[in-house]
Amino acid sequence: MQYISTRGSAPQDKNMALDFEGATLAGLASDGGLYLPAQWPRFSEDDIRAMRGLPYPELAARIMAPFVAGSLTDDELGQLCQEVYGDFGHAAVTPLVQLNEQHWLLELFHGPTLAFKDVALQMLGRLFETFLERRGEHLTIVGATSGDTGSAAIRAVAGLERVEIFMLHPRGKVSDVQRRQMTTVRAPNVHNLAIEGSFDDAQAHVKAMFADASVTKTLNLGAVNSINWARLMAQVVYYFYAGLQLGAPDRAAAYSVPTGNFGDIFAGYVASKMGLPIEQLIVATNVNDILHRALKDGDYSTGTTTPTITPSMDIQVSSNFERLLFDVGGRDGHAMAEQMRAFEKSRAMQLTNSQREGASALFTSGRADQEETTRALQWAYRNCGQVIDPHTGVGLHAAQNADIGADVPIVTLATAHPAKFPDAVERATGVRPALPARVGDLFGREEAMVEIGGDYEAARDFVLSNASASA
Ligand SMILES: Cc1ncc(COP(=O)(O)O)c(C=O)c1O
Ligand SMILES: N[C@@H](CCOP(=O)(O)O)C(=O)O
Repeated sequence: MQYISTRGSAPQDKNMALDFEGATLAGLASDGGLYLPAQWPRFSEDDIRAMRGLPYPELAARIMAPFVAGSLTDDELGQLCQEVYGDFGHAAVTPLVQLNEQHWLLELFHGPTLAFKDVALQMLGRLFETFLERRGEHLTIVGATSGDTGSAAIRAVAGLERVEIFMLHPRGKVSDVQRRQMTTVRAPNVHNLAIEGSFDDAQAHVKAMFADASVTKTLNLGAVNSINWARLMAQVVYYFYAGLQLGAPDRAAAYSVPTGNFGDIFAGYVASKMGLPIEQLIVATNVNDILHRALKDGDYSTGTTTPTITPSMDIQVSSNFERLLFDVGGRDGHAMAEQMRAFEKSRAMQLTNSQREGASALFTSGRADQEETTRALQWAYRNCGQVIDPHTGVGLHAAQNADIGADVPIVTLATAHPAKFPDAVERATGVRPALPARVGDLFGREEAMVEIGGDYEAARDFVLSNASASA
C-alpha cells in the first residue's frame, strides 16, 4: 500500500517510497499534510460475514492487513496483534455493553492507561520497534496531549532503546490522574514538558517542529498523535468489532464518538469506506464545538478554548478534519494545501459545497454542555447501572438526541475509564470510581516534568538540547 499526503507534494519524504513503514516513521508529511492510503481497500459482504466471531487479535490482523501490505508479512502482523491485544484488561479487548433496546457502549478503556488511545498506541510502539530495528535507526518523538495520548504513548515507548519521547501538555489543564500517568513514568527516554497555553498551542509547537529545518536536520522526528496514520488504522478495528456483533454486514449501526482531534471518528469513516455498513457517525463535542459548527453550517472558525469537565476534548483545531475534507472534497492536494494555508493564517474557514455535501452523507453532530453531560452520566448510572466518564457522557448525550430511527442500534464509544476523572463523575453520580489495580500506585510515585513556558522556541530548544540521538 502506498501513502499520499493531503497537501499533495510529500510522497518522496526522506527519499523513501511512502509505504506503510515510511508513513509510520514519518508521522507528519514534510509539506505539513497528513498521510492517507492512496486508495481505500474494500471488503465484500462475504468477507465481512466471514469475520463474525473472530477473536479481537485475529480480526485486527484481518482489517489491518491491506494497509500494511509490503511492510509486514501476514505472520508478522498476526504476531504483533496477538502480543498487543493479548495483554488488555478484558478478554474481549473492547467489550460491547448494552444500555437499553437501542443504546450500546463500546468500552475502549481496558488498556494499560485506561483510555481508547492504548488500542492504537500499544500497536504503534511495537511498530516503531520493528521498523527501527530493521533500519538500525533511532526516532525522536514529539507529541502533544490534552491528557490521554501522552500517557498511552509514554507507556507504549518507555524503555525502548531506539525511541525517545518528548511529550507536551498544557500545564494545569489535564486531570491529576492523567498528569501522573505521564510524569511518574521514570525512564531515561521519557521527557514531560508542561507548557503555558492550551492543547492547541502544544499541537502547534509539535507541527512547527516538523517544519523547522533546525530540528529535522538534527533529529529523526516521529509522531504519536493521530496525525500518524498508523494510529487511525488500529482504531478502525473496533468499529468492525462492534458492527459485526450488531449484525454487519446485514444490519447497519450508528456510532456516537466523543470528538476532539477528529481521529477516532475518522477511523469510523475509514471503516465505512472499507465496506462496514454505518448508518451515521455522530460527532459529539463539548462546548468547544468547532466541529459541530463546521458540520452544521460549514463554519470552521476557531474561538477561545473553554476549560470543561472533558479536558481531553478541549480542542479547537482538529488535525484529522483535514483528512476528511481532502477525501470528500475530491482528493485535490494542491487545493487542500491552499485551503489549509489560508486557515492557518486566519484561523477560520468555510467548507466548500462539495466538502459539506460529502461530509453530510455520513456525519451528523451534537454538542453537550456541562449540564447535559452531567445528565447523561446520571442517566447511565440510574437507569443502566453504568458509571461512565464525562467524555463518554458527551457521546451518550449526542447519541440520545440524534435523529436516527428507533430500529438502528447506536453505539457510543466509551473513550476513557471513569476513574481518570473521579471528581466530575462523583459530582454527577455520587460514586467515586476507583482506579483499577493494573494502574498501580499512581499517587504514591514521584513526578518528573519540566515547565517551559509558552514559547515555541523554548519547546524546540529543550528538545534539541536534551535529545540523545541525532538523525
Ligand atoms: C477520553 C477522550 N475522549 C475523546 C477524545 C477525542 O478523540 P479524538 O481526538 O480522536 O477525536 C480524546 C482525545 O483525543 C480523549 O482522550
Ligand atoms: N485528546 C487527546 C488530544 C490528542 O489527540 P490525538 O488523538 O491526536 O493524539 C489527548 O488525550 O491527548
